[in-house]
Amino acid sequence: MACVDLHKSFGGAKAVNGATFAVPEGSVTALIGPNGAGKTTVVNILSGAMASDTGSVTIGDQDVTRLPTHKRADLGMVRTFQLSREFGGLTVFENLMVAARRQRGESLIDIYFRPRLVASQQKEITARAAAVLAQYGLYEVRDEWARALSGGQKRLLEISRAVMAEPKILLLDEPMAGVNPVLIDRIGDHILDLRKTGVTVMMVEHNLAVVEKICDHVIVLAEGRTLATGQMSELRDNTEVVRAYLGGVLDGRIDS
Ligand SMILES: Nc1ncnc2c1ncn2[C@@H]1O[C@H](COP(=O)(O)OP(=O)(O)OP(=O)(O)O)[C@@H](O)[C@H]1O
Repeated sequence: MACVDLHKSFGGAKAVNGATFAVPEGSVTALIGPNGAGKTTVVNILSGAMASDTGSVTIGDQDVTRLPTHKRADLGMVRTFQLSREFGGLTVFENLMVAARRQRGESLIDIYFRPRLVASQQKEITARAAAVLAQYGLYEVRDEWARALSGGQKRLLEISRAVMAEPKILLLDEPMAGVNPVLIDRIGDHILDLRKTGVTVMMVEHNLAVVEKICDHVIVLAEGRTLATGQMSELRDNTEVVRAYLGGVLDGRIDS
């Protein structure tokens, strides 16, 4: 996945001002930068939730700049949000069931003319949902209302839902936000497991210790522009990056 020269203004304010970068296939890539650098806006543009004013987005060889979110999802691009967006009025299990893609049961024609196919697909999705919940430590709470989960469990649910959609490219907006250190490690392990299965992960992340530990590649955004890209260890030696962002808090959490 890559983007070239993205621009996006809100009124007179330039939220994104020429962002250009590539996310290496099969990598875990971090998108970092100070508050207001344009990270979430870039993720919105990459996922198709927001149109850029100018610039382009590609997945592999395909220009997806004008494709809506669901078409990008068909190409395997799935995202999560800075604030978890579970369906509070559904159970944990139901949340996973509705997150599965291309369900035949959604088509009336299939329900009437291919009932056995629909039933077998439902069985397959149910089994997969159970497996994903077990993997993410949520199986025990599968019948709870999603709204009743703890903040950390909601984060895990959000990622589980994304996994149900079988992503090839997963965009995570601050997956560790508001999460305790034990869970941060667990979520980090899940992300590395996803990479092992070939998923490309791009995550907005403020916690540089996490970035250093699990990300192969880092993109630094400042004032809507790509300031630098590389490994975290290289960026620590980049004076421009240090001045703009890392400052005196190289080992700590940069927060709002
Ligand atoms: N819908 C919007 N309407 C107006 N201004 C917006 C909108 N979305 C973002 N902005 C502005 O665009 C700039 C970039 O915001 P964005 O949320 O993309 O930054 P960010 O790097 O994700 O910040 P943070 O780290 O605080 O989440 C900010 O100045 C923000 O106030």
